[in-house]
Amino acid sequence: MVLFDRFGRPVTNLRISLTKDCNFRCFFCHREGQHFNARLELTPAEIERLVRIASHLGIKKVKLTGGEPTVRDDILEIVRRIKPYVADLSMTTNGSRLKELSKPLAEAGLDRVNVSLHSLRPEVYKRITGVDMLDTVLEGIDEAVKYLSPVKLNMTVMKGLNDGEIWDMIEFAAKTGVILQLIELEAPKEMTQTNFFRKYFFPLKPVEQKLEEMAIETKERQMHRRKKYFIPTDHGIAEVEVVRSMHNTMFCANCTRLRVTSNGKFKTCLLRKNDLIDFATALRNGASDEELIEIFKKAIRLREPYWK
Ligand SMILES: Nc1nc2c(ncn2[C@@H]2O[C@H](COP(=O)(O)OP(=O)(O)OP(=O)(O)O)[C@@H](O)[C@H]2O)c(=O)[nH]1
Ligand code: SF4
Ligand code: SF4
Repeated sequence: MVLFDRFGRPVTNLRISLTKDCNFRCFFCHREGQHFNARLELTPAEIERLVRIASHLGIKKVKLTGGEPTVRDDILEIVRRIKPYVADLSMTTNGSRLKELSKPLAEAGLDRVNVSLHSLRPEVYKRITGVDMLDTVLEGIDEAVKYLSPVKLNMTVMKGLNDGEIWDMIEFAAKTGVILQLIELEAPKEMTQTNFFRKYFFPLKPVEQKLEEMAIETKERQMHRRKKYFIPTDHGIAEVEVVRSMHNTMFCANCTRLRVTSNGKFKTCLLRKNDLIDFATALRNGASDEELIEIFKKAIRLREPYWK
């Protein structure tokens, strides 16, 4: 059984934000679109129940996000509890704790990780993230490759900051054996005219055209119809995926994700505001599985492509 929204999009995966907290201060952070101050977080048992119910509704892919998911002390317990219901359990992390956590996370049941790495230059890395932790993160990536492959690196490309490092990062990806995701800066419609967005937005379309010419093979993912390019380098073949969501109707038409905020609400779209459906209150008031499924379905009915 798989549920479809009103636009014929199947909902096959869940992105669960475990916390709003993070030990980094990236200046462009979207915090998974969580625009609230509530501190209350879902407990491991509550997350397990949510994921169990989701699995009955055909959702077998779960991504753990934040803030930074590894700042939660109970991260291993969460992974251990939900893996039995999930075919593909992944996490998006800043990598700061992967050196010590890669092995235990894999043992607990995590299948793979995506690690944010926006620069290979310490001073640029610090300007972007607000922390001096490039070496720690690089060591974490080495550990992740051993235990949590395929590892993906997320590089958000920003004008005047790291747009000159794309090729270095492609070579690094080939050398390290990871997949590189080049991410175009994204923002809700009302923010695209701000000075901030204009200053840093670096369009990836020309980069994508160049990759297309260089690629020895190209694949298209079902998710968002994202293209993946296989690029020859001095260090072997690099796999490069381009995430270009702005004004991209194809991207939204193929969006199969439902989001969950750290305080227990469904969120139908990363870029929308006022699209939250609370389920934590019902969960804590003793709702039955059937009642929770109805809340799930209500959230899915509200889903709409953002760019259309
Ligand atoms: N607009 C939009 N952007 C997304 C969406 N999913 C991912 N992104 C962007 O892509 C970045 C990287 O996403 P990740 O959390 O690493 O996950 P992913 O690459 O989409 O997922 P997998 O390929 O399954 O690992 C995010 O920070 C967003 O900027 C989405 O559904 N909508
Ligand atoms: S590491 Fe991720 S969650 Fe933390 S501040 Fe940076 S972008 Fe935001
Ligand atoms: S509808 Fe579009 S903008 Fe919203 S979450 Fe899906 S892909 Fe992202």
